[in-house]
Amino acid sequence: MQVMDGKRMREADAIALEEYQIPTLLLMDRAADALMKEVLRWQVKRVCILCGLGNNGSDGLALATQLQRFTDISVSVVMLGEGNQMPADGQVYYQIMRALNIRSFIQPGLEDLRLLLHESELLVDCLFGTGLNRGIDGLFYDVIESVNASGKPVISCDIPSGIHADTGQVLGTAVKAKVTVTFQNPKLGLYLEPGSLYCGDIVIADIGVPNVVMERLKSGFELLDQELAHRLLPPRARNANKYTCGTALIIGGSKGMSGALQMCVKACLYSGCGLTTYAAPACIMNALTSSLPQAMSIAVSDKQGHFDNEFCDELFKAAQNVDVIAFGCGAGRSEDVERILERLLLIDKPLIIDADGLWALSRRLPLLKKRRSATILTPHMGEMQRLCAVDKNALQSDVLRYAFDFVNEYPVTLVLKGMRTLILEKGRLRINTTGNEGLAKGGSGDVLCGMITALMAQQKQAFDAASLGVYLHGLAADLQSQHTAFYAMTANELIQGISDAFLAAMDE
Ligand SMILES: NC(=O)C1=CN([C@@H]2O[C@H](COP(=O)(O)OP(=O)(O)OC[C@H]3O[C@@H](n4cnc5c(N)ncnc54)[C@H](O)[C@@H]3O)[C@@H](O)[C@H]2O)[C@H](O)CC1
Ligand SMILES: [K+]
Repeated sequence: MQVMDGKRMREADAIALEEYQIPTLLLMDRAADALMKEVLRWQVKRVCILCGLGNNGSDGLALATQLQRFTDISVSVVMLGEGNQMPADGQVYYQIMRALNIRSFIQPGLEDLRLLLHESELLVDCLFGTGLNRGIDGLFYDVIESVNASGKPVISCDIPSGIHADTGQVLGTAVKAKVTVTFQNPKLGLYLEPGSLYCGDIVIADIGVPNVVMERLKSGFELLDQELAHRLLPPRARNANKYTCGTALIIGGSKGMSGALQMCVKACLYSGCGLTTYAAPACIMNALTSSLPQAMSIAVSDKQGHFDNEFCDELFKAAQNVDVIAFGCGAGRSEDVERILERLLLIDKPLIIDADGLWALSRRLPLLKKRRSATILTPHMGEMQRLCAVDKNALQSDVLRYAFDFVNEYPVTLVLKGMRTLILEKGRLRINTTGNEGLAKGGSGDVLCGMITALMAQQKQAFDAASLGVYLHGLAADLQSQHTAFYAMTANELIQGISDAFLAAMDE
């Protein structure tokens, strides 16, 4: 499923009209159908629809007429301007609405508005959609604040009003919805923070723009859902052996951080890698070997509990002979870690860099340009800040631009971890749909790194391995959360959930 930006959606509308003779009015009718379906789910008797002055508001008027014609729900409409200020299609519904005697309020005072919201059971937000292009103020601001203050459930039409369709930013204020019914294709802003926190559940409704039109408008942005994840599963031949399933070397750990490496290796073992070897400072080997009997190990003489670059020959020899290398989990921050990363970057093998490896990388970024094999980076927002050398606010306000700038400059696959993890390569973006707040714990990232390492060892295509790893990791958390409280979820539960996640993804 393609994810779209506002500009492409407007183009879709225009092409449907000009080349396929599909009037916008028909699309609006379908949009209203989809909204009505969602309204009916709530089994309420009194609905208030708040309409702005563009096509989003017109969708709202269309919904009002449909609810009046097909249901016994009592409908009230709040308009933020006169009917003749609406676009031509909206005026058609406005006239129908008048003829049907639907209760409507044009620019009501705030007290009247609050009373109306108070007596309604469900609100439908049709104030702004993809056309929002500047900060919200004046009456619109007050109306949105009143909607949020009412405490009533809200269904947002296309996108919560106030959220920018391309960046997910709040432009002044925004409606907090329980559900967003988004038309034809989901919009980027629904998945980027903070928009993702405003939209509630996302329902995607086909409103009849021909598929050929959407395909022509290729955004390069894709929703990482069950259908896609299923296609990305690496084939596992009946006569597979441990070598055909790939070999991995995972390098990390340090005194006090053996757990990070252990979680990473375990997740790799549970995710299908044929042969997994780990390399760690010798002082933590005892802690690891008993809990990781299925993996092979290389002990590196350590310097006060950390890697000593002088004694890494065996590690680098092993690195030359595996399909994939992962570096960073629990490795700590030291000059030796930087040196080891430098040497790993020169090896012509796929390399996954996580955690402290990313810290070291942020001091050696130009070396990425010399890479000849795939490189996958798995930063969270803090690590991304360091990689891009920007502050938190700048990154958060335009995360996609920074992420694309990064993959345009460096030949990497970027896994930007967050509520909706983003996977990027030059010109391509996938947005993950799985995962939950149970993942907000130390160790989750190590598990993800191990899963991606295993999948990379098996299918050898970085963008797909990273995508599938992210999807399964979130799905493991979702499945575990059916019987484990978010509070109680740890990397252990997550690893226990990996098998179920694979089974669910294997389901056709
Ligand atoms: N694209 C499609 O296939 C279809 C989309 N539909 C719906 O139409 C909206 C987009 O409608 P549009 O008229 O372009 O814009 P809006 O309704 O979002 O905004 C209206 C209008 O408001 C002005 N404006 C922008 N920002 C502000 C602000 N901060 N304060 C005041 N006014 C503002 C601006 O000039 C806009 O033009 C889409 O989301 C769908 O819901 C159709 O239903 C069918 C097909
Ligand atoms: K809206």
